[in-house]
Amino acid sequence: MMLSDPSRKYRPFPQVDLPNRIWPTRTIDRAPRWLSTDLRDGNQALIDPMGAEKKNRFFDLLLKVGVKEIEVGFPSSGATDFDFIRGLVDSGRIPDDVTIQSLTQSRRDLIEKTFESMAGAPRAIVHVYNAVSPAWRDIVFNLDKAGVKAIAIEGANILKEQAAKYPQTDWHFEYSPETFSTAELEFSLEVCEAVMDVLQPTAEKPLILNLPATIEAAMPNVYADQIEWMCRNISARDHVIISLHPHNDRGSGIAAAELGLLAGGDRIEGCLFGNGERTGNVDLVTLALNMYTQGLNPGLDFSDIDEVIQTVEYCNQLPVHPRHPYAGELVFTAFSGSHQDAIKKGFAAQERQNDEIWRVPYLPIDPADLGRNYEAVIRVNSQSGKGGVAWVIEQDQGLKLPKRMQANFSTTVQELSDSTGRELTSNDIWEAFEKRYHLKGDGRFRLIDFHETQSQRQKDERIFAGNIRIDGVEQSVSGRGNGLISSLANALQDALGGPLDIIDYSEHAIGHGTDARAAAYVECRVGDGPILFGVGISQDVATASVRAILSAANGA
Ligand SMILES: CC(=O)SCCNC(=O)CCNC(=O)[C@H](O)C(C)(C)COP(=O)(O)OP(=O)(O)OC[C@H]1O[C@@H](n2cnc3c(N)ncnc32)[C@H](O)[C@@H]1OP(=O)(O)O
Ligand SMILES: CC(C)C(=O)C(=O)O
Repeated sequence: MMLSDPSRKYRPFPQVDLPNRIWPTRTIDRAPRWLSTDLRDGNQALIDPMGAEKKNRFFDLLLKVGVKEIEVGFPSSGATDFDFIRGLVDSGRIPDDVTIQSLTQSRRDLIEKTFESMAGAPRAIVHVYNAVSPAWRDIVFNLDKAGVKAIAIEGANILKEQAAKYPQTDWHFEYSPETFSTAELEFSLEVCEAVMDVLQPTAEKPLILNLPATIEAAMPNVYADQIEWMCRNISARDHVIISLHPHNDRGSGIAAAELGLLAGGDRIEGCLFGNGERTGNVDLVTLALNMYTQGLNPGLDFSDIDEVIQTVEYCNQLPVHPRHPYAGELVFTAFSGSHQDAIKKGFAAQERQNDEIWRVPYLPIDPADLGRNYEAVIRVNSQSGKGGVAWVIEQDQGLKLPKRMQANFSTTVQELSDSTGRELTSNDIWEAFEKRYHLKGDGRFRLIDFHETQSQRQKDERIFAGNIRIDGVEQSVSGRGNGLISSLANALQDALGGPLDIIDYSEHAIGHGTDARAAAYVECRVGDGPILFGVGISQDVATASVRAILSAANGA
């Protein structure tokens, strides 16, 4: 049960004493080095860790996305990881510009196994870790600070020794003071310096110092302070690459990574869609696309986001949430009326503007950039409005309904969605449209044929003469007017029992070239009856106009 006084059990996280911090004044103006740890930190958190087939598929996906540093596993954990990594090396299928990395505890037998797994690769990173924070010192290792520091120093010495044993590989090293974000900064620094003393990194061959938020325990500004503090206090800043490894226990892994970059981080370790221990590692997809939407090329390519999702879901056997930033199935979809209206207007404005700058309301990124189409952007349910319904009709049928007709049809859709209580498909909407405006010849009036001629009697007078099925009986009707529309309106007067007043008429082409068709819309009323709307579609404009009037007349 939750405590009424949680301070009995939990302590607030201490702030970092960094009065003149500069990270809040910075912006992210370049992409970091990316390391995917999907095949290690992600994999170790799966219900069923990946086997060789899945690991290979994931590896190929990472190459396709453009990740250049890949933590391929924990080779001392067992044969699955070891054999997969050896297989990668032996098959020679690691591209020249890609470096593999493996993780190991700071223990001789495990480090030796790790070297064995990657020996022969042109270039490889061995990543050694040991936890440094008080709870781990006391509880896991039962060692004091000196004892924990000794684990790191010993590990670094073994790294040097093993690298010398396999000179054909260009070895690089990464050291993680695991649990960095919950440890005393001075102690993390002391341990990192001790590792640097052993490994003697240089600007040409730097040591990767990975500063993980192994468990996210504070707000992201605290992590940024910790990173800036380390960057300022490390003795040879240009001899180390500062790597960030945020987890997401408080749900602010992305923010921590971004603020950590402002604070001096050079490299990010994370997983696609944020898989990983507990609530996950930081999500590389979101981070990269956050940069992209600020106009910065992140260096990772998610042009086919659906393929990425498919592969990751298959390999991890975990779903990507439908509302996952940028990627989820629903993140580009608006159901609600005012959002749909704004998006529809936004797309229209986007077409009119003469630059590429993205300004569509409610959509932070162009779905097309991620290989998504616009069809699913607007979906219709009881929360939808006329703009959304009109969008669906326009996308599917090419009909650009006049505004008042949108409102007219929207009432039909509203009734339908209220009565069905579910999302309406574009098929549902089109069927309702055909029914409402009698497009299938099911009303009182149905056109058989017609012709329009110029009056001999009076200049500017047109004559409509046609055969129309009225109430099931074919009849010849004719009427005179100053154009096709008014002459037809007059021709129908008797059958309608009053004059047909045309309030508004418009038309447009559907499609281009020889396949183009015409759509005509009419708003009218019979006498002082209710407003009627009609629509007609045909290969030629005149027939479309006649059909539009009959469609409206059918509503009378
Ligand atoms: C934050 C992270 O994600 S760290 C990465 C975690 N990933 C994994 O653990 C996945 C792969 N791990 C494994 O397959 C196994 O744990 C192995 C092969 C690494 C080790 O297996 P085992 O030795 O059988 O077991 P186990 O992991 O429980 O070892 C615990 C021992 O290692 C010590 N240890 C733990 N971490 C470290 C470390 N980084 N450096 C040195 N010793 C360590 C513990 O103190 C403990 O010592 P004790 O037995 O004297 O108490
Ligand atoms: C081994 C380290 C980098 C780790 O995975 C963590 O701290 O989360």
